[in-house]
Amino acid sequence: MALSFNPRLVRGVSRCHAIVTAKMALAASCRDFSAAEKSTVIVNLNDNTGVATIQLNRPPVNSLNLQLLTDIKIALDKLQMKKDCRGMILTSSSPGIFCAGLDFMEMHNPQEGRAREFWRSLQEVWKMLYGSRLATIAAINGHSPAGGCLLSLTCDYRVMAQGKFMIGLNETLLGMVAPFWFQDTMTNTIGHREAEKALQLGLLYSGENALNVGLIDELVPPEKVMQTAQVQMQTWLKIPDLARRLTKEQMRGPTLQKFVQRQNEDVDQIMKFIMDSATQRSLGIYLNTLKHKQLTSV
Ligand SMILES: CCCCC/C=C\CCCC/C=C/C(=O)SCCNC(=O)CCNC(=O)[C@H](O)C(C)(C)COP(=O)(O)OP(=O)(O)OC[C@H]1O[C@@H](n2cnc3c(N)ncnc32)[C@H](O)[C@@H]1OP(=O)(O)O
Repeated sequence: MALSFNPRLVRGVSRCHAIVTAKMALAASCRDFSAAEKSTVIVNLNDNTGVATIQLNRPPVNSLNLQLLTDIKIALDKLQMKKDCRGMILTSSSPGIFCAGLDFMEMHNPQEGRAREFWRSLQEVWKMLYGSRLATIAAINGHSPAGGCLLSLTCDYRVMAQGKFMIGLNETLLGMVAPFWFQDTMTNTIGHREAEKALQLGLLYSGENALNVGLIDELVPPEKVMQTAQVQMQTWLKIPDLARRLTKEQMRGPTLQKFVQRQNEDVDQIMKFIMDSATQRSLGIYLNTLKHKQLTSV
């Protein structure tokens, strides 16, 4: 079957590239740590609290392309090198969408070299976030499917906005298999039985159901998401950093070690999968489903 190029997606992506990053007005005690003038993240560090905020800023849906992944990595690198930075809140500058997951344009009929670089960047961002010395909270202020859900799962705590928002690892609905480290991150959060169902069925949870299975920790009105995350951060920062950090290392260490051992093999497997024509056919079918808005949550 011949693949059709989806003009709707192409339009979305070129429009994204044209958008110049909006600069936030900075409070006196906050410093702007954004990676560059046209960065796809907005980063602030509050010197009084030691808490940084990283806002994903790639409208309309913060889909994770190579640039956004690179900007997240640069921002995290900078923050983690700052001794006075102790916590980080990850959120989106577009209320209603936390992150739509991996950018389909990086996966649909890609050049192999670019696809490898893209996948390695995703691996790197996951590894940095999952093993971060910082206390991390995801302020999920909108939809969070697939790679968006993964990003939030790397954090130590998740606050989500009430409303018709969905969160989950829906890869099987795309005819894809969530890589083992996506699966491990999910299993470590909601337990094996629930993860088995969630992953095989590609479940996208409503906020209420996500709360019930432990995928998120709090569900609050949209306007309270950031405030709730900041209050919760104070609880995490009351714990001596070293004790909290070493505990996190011990809890997450085995997952990270397994990942490091299999990281190269994972890239090769993904490349084999993504360069396969059957995968590209499934992806094409999914893109049409997306166009007709048939996604539903449980
Ligand atoms: C290259 C190597 C990688 C190989 C990997 C291969 C396989 C291994 C496993 C793969 C693991 C995959 C992980 C993923 O994250 S895949 C992405 C999964 N994401 C989704 O299924 C979400 C899709 N999006 C939506 O459901 C909705 O857009 C929404 C997030 C619920 C928001 O809905 P709404 O507010 O109604 O916005 P629109 O649907 O109208 O979207 C606005 C425009 O944005 C475009 N869009 C949406 N999502 C993406 C995306 N993920 N990538 C690129 N573009 C996206 C959408 O088409 C609209 O464009 P338009 O304005 O031009 O119409």
